[in-house]
Amino acid sequence: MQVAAAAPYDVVIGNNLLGELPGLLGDDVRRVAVIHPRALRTSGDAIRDDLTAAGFTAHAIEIPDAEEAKSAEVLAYCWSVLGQAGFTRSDAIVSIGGGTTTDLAGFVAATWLRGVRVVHIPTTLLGMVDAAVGGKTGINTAEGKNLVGAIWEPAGVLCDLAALESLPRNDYVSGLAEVVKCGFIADPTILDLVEKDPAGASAPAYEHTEELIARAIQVKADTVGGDLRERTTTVGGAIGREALNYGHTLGHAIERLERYKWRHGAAISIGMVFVAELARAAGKLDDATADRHRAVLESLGLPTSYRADAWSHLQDAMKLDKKTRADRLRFVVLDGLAKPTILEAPDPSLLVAAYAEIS
Ligand SMILES: NC(=O)c1ccc[n+]([C@@H]2O[C@H](COP(=O)([O-])OP(=O)(O)OC[C@H]3O[C@@H](n4cnc5c(N)ncnc54)[C@H](O)[C@@H]3O)[C@@H](O)[C@H]2O)c1
Ligand SMILES: O=C(O)C(=O)C[C@@H](O)[C@H](O)[C@H](O)COP(=O)(O)O
Ligand SMILES: [Zn+2]
Repeated sequence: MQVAAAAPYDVVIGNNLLGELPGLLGDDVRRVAVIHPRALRTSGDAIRDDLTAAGFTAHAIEIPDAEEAKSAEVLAYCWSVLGQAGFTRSDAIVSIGGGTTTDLAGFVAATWLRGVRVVHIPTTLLGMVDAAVGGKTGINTAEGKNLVGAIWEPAGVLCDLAALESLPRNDYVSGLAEVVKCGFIADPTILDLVEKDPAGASAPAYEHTEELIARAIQVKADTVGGDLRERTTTVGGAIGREALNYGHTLGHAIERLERYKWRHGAAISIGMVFVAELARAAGKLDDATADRHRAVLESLGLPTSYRADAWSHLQDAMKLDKKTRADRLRFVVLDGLAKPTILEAPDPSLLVAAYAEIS
């Protein structure tokens, strides 16, 4: 499917897609850096060897697994490899890995020489349905999640479904949290497909996996296509890309408190139940849709509650959420199923009441 952008690009879903890579890199590219996490060393080396055989000068850059990759130190390490290998503006980055790899590699591409071409090959469910699409890139700091980054769109995204077979179950289920998010904010058929057989949906062999992936990518592509830079949300009016941040205000705060050791989808799962309770307490969301959050996420084995004693720390962390304006917290909530909106500066008593429901 195609993502509308200044330079529109394709997200390809299928099997054995690596043959598409040279075409996505373009005719000018001579050198390619293949950025991969430690766990995917074999895949990274194989892509490097294929590109070398196809006439490119290819380098493999190994980065740490998971959130450890999204740091200033790893970013600087990648810059130094590119500098030593003489990377110019006609050279390119290929990322192969999960969302942490595509976020880091995308930021390397955005910043090297102020921007070089990047192709993403996501290997996790979360990477395919969310992180590799839409151009958000970045790293974490001790103060918060994704606080430093850039919007830098890829030249193409290759989602090779075979990669999901080696993914640990907890990482697969973490990706399902973002799929379910797309169900609540835009495409309720996703929820029906998950609820039909939650145990089956928790593994890539599920009969509806490809449809779930395609539907979630469609939600992401449609949303970023209309508001790439997250600027169109108006108070009480239309909501653009910020809708994709559903559950992320509290979710990112939990990730920071857990020092980025938690899976993203697990934290976002709790964050979605929190905003469902907040919307219910604010009189916006009906009981059935609010209750559906906890039911569907728990049926997948995702967490839906967090420590009662953490509230003041979470409040502090949320102050640095990217949707916050001055001292006004802003939450994506639902006015109803698939009707996302922004709740501006909710009364503290509503926040406390919502947190009491999940703690
Ligand atoms: N840029 C965006 O729009 C966007 C969207 C959603 C999430 N994110 C970010 O994505 C990150 C989470 O991504 P994730 O859930 O993919 O986690 P991840 O990148 O940490 O991958 C999970 C683990 O699986 C390993 N792995 C990856 N592919 C594998 C495979 N095929 N087989 C076996 N192991 C494999 C990784 O090395 C890692 O240890 C978070 O940092 C989040 O903030 C970004
Ligand atoms: O693409 C978006 O926009 C999203 O908000 C998708 C989220 O799932 C993703 O986790 C994103 O990285 C969060 O962005 P941030 O701007 O809150 O850091
Ligand atoms: Zn997310």
